[in-house]
Amino acid sequence: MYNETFLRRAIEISTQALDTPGTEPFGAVIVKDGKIVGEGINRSVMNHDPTSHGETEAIRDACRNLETVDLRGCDLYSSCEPCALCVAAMNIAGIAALYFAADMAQAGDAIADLPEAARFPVDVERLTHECGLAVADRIMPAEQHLDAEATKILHDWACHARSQA
Ligand SMILES: Nc1nc2[nH]cnc2c(=O)[nH]1
Repeated sequence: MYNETFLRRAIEISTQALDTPGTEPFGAVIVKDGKIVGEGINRSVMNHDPTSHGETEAIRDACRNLETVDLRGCDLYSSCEPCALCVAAMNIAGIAALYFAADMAQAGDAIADLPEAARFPVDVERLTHECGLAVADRIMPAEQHLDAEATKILHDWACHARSQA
């Protein structure tokens, strides 16, 4: 259930970018049972990590704090609508619901004309397009090789995992 306090906290985190070099103004919090269990801000440039978005950082923080990879039952509050990378991470982690402030169009209007020196650009439209397609239909060229070798390892590992379960 939506709680404005948590969205305000996500927005407050985003303001840290105003005086923290290497961060961008995207803040997020993860909430479980009415308590914040993880927080994040975009640290892509600071961390030399293009996947360090506010939401992915909050997910990493919550998973570390709860010592789990399972965030089912947790909600994510973000100062900005998440991109496809973060939506994927949220779905993998099992996030139950999303609450956000600025939408993609509002964020795009605010930052679209910034030069590369000012921020690492994310092509949100291409990301959304690519992530929804089968590998053969994407813009990014992709080739498959050595599938039998790799698949054998998957089978061997699954066989071992089944015997331990
Ligand atoms: N929601 C969101 N949008 C972004 N666009 C670029 N970086 C980010 C981020 O960290 N969060």
